[in-house]
Amino acid sequence: MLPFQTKHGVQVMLVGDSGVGKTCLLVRFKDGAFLAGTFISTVGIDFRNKVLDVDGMKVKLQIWDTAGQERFRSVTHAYYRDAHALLLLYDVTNKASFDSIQAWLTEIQEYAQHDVVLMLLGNKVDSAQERVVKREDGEKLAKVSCGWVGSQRVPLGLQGLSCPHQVANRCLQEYGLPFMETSAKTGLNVDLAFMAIAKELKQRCMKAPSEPSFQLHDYVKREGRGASCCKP
Ligand SMILES: Nc1nc2c(ncn2[C@@H]2O[C@H](COP(=O)(O)OP(=O)(O)OP(=O)(O)O)[C@@H](O)[C@H]2O)c(=O)[nH]1
Repeated sequence: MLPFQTKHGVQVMLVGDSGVGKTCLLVRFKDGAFLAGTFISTVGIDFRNKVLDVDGMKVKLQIWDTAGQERFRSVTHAYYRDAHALLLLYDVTNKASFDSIQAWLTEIQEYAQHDVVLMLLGNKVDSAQERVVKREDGEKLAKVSCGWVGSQRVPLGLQGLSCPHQVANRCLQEYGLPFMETSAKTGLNVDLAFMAIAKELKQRCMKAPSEPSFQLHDYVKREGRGASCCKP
């Protein structure tokens, strides 16, 4: 059954190290608010629903907010299989969270569906003073992380990575993962990230042959705003 036709709708999972802002991104998207103040780590997994209007069609997103802490990893592994899309986050003010992306990709490759829609997000770009991961570094990482292609599982990584010749998803091969910088604090690119996923899944499931195809990379590039926009 197509994800749009199930009662759960499209299942989107937020993953990344503890503290990168997964819960805040979800709250920003769901309620348009920012959870400032004390950081309360997610325990296990939590979820919220939101209905999006995607080109005139109502699409229900069920968004799973996973715990970034290592001790909950076995809980989150169980959810990968049912996810239609994954938003993989790092924190631009935390180099370790950026360095962990490689390990997250390996995990995704092991547990998620081969055709899952995957997007890389560098969050907290409002914290310009504290930034330690440049936008170009995020772009570069996204570009080389092209291992998630079609039905073939190939090594993901910065070194020695090669994309297979036959790939179902040429976009990934040519451009790597779709990438954006976000801020749960200001809302920068947050709605866009979820809308991009919904559009991509809608096109995969129900595009008529006569319709022009939706290009996720182009959409994200065209619609995404820079970090200098919309200061808090
Ligand atoms: N400046 C800034 N702070 C943020 C942003 N997003 C989250 N934070 C802060 O970062 C801390 C962690 O945010 P969470 O959303 O709880 O992080 P998480 O990834 O869900 O963490 P776990 O539940 O442990 O996996 C909180 O103190 C937030 O206020 C952001 O975009 N900008």
